[in-house]
Amino acid sequence: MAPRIAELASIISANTAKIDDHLNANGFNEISFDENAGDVLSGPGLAAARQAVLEATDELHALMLGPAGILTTPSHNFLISLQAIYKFGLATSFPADREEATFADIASDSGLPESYVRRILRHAMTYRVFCEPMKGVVAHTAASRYLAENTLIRQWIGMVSEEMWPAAVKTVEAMMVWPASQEPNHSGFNIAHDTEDHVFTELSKHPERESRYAAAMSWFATGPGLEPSYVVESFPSVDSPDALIVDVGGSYGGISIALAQEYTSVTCVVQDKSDVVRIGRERLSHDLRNRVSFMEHDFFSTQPTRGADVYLLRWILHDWSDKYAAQILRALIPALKKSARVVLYEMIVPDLGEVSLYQERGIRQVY
Ligand SMILES: C[S@@+](CC[C@H](N)C(=O)[O-])C[C@H]1O[C@@H](n2cnc3c(N)ncnc32)[C@H](O)[C@@H]1O
Repeated sequence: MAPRIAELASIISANTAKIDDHLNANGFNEISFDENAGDVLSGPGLAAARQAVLEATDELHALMLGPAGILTTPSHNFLISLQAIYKFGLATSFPADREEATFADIASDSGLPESYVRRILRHAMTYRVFCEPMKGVVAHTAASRYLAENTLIRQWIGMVSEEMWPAAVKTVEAMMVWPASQEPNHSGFNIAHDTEDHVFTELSKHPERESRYAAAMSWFATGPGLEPSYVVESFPSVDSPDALIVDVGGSYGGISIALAQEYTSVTCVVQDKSDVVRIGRERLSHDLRNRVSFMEHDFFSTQPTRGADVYLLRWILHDWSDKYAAQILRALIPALKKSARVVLYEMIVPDLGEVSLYQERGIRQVY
């Protein structure tokens, strides 16, 4: 039998060849970090080959790191640079009409000392976010350009570095202060943000943080395998073509919009917190306004929309302990007609050995 590293190398070789063939056949650019490279790997055509390469390179990389490397490589430092790029608008202060800028240009645009700009960006460059084609000159890579051009990814980075990261740092402390608690306000988030309210209540006291969270979620929902199209394609059939769907905790309505576009006679009601539904309502395109509506509703209170065909909860229950997840489901009961369906979309934690460790890692980060 070939040694594992040879096996991994051949998986990588076979699947990178498939990717290359696909890109050539479809007239795409070669994959690179070049600022104009874009994301040529996205889309379902390359999903399996891409996943195979990611899994095999992840394992090979870990084998190459060895025991000490595995324990010492995870770094919090990248988040420092990313947060700084977000906070000081470094990706967007990069002059739009110019292909390159000096550290001094970016410093004067952002108001940061030049030495900070240089250190932050040179660190980010080691992750291929920006590059330095000539000493002292900064240019975009594909990743920094994506950051400059995509507001939602910037909101995601802001939310991760300013909400989740501080909470993560305090999570073990929370386990010690509130052992085995099921209360949503007994978490690292509470210690980090010095609040007795749980995360969603705390965010609703700060509309800019709440809308950053919602924007970040809408970026997250475009990630590989998470796109609304998967919900649309696997949506259960409903008895009536003009079914009523209630999207509980539906944020800005991305899923309801996708469902309404695909099934042209269904009607959707998106329920969420007041500021979230206000923004969702404002953003909704005119052509869908007769079939997608927004309603302020606290999902712990009795469901006000009775007799709907489907009550959809996507990525809702995973935010809550069993005690509160049960309360959310119980609040639906008075509204349910006999044929109603309650549809839950969640990641399912795999059993031992069911998926690669690479895939399992992504799921266990959330659950
Ligand atoms: C993880 S997000 C999921 C959003 C959306 N379902 C999706 O699939 O993208 C959780 C959502 O629950 C909403 N939420 C949190 N607490 C709520 C409550 N008590 N009542 C209604 N919505 C709530 C949040 O505002 C947020 O939009």
